[in-house]
Amino acid sequence: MKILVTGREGQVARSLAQQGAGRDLVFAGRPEFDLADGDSIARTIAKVHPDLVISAAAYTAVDQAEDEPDLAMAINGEAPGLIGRAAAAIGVPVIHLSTDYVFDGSGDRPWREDDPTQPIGMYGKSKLAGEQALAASGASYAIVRSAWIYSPFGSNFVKTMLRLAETRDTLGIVSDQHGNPTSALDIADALLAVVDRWQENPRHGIDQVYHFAGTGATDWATFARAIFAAGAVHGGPDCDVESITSAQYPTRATRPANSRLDCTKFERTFGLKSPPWQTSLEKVVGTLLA
Ligand SMILES: NC(=O)C1=CN([C@@H]2O[C@H](COP(=O)(O)OP(=O)(O)OC[C@H]3O[C@@H](n4cnc5c(N)ncnc54)[C@H](OP(=O)(O)O)[C@@H]3O)[C@@H](O)[C@H]2O)C=CC1
Ligand SMILES: Cc1cn([C@H]2C[C@H](O)[C@@H](COP(=O)(O)OP(=O)(O)O[C@H]3O[C@@H](C)C(=O)[C@@H](O)[C@H]3O)O2)c(=O)[nH]c1=O
Repeated sequence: MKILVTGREGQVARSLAQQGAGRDLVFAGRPEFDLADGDSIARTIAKVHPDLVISAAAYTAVDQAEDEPDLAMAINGEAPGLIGRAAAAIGVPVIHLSTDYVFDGSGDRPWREDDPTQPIGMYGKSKLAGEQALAASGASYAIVRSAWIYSPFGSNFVKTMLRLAETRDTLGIVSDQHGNPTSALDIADALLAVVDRWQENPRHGIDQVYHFAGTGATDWATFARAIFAAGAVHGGPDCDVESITSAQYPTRATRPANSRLDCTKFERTFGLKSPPWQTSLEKVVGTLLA
């Protein structure tokens, strides 16, 4: 099965390259594949002619999206519809990544797939528009919402913490936003499980939204402390973490206070559950500090 993965340099795409070694994976990225250029989307999908598309490229700069709403909407909101149309034209399905930021952050129970979406920032709004565009495109699809992704690749919160700790003794980190840290390597395994299931039965769990994220919830400050604790074993930098409120750490975009995801539907459908977030974190920090 030939799989086209978009977002060649991104965390999820690079994790797919690692976890899917030996499979027929083709990676597309800028400049020749640009989500802001509809022609390049259609051209790439027609040329590669994959059996399945994994749509992992996105505009992921949450604060910057507030200042570039049109660009964020073109890349995250409109392009998934174009990917869907191009995939439908050759009769292949799309697995598309989306985010916990489609929810408004109210309440304290984990969000289920059919809970009402109400994004509070431009990034979340654009990602929700993309889910809707793909669903309306005519392609068969699975939309997999994940959260708080980190990995040895690209930029992410874990790498930011380890970098800042090189020069700082104390960091103030928000403790009033709750979610599920997720290793991109675990996401790659989950996406490949969907691929394998569809090879057996292409209609299994098709045209659905799923949640897949690290097992167990935490807040960013506790996550940061766990990063330094995991790093200490490998001689990583030490740093005190002071819990602060979101009001004490103003950002351009407001983040949801509760973005915990209920992942039972994915587990029930594809038989896979993410490891506890602490287990995956230890592995990634070990790789980063090796
Ligand atoms: N990071 C996170 O915490 C979370 C991410 N997600 C979703 O998961 C998916 C994968 O995220 P992740 O791997 O972390 O993303 P990254 O930010 O690591 O990578 C995004 C990739 O998208 C590419 N990209 C951005 N704009 C364009 C464009 N106009 N045309 C083509 N490619 C473009 C980037 O290319 P370039 O290298 O050229 O900049 C980059 O390779 C995304 O859909 C994201 O919304 C969901 C939940 C959490
Ligand atoms: C660097 C830093 C961040 N923070 C806060 C800001 C924010 O609320 C939280 C996490 O910071 P980040 O900038 O990594 O967060 P953010 O970019 O909002 O991460 C999000 O990215 C997108 C793509 C998603 O889809 C989400 O699931 C989520 O992972 O930590 C501090 O409190 N202190 C600090 O020193």
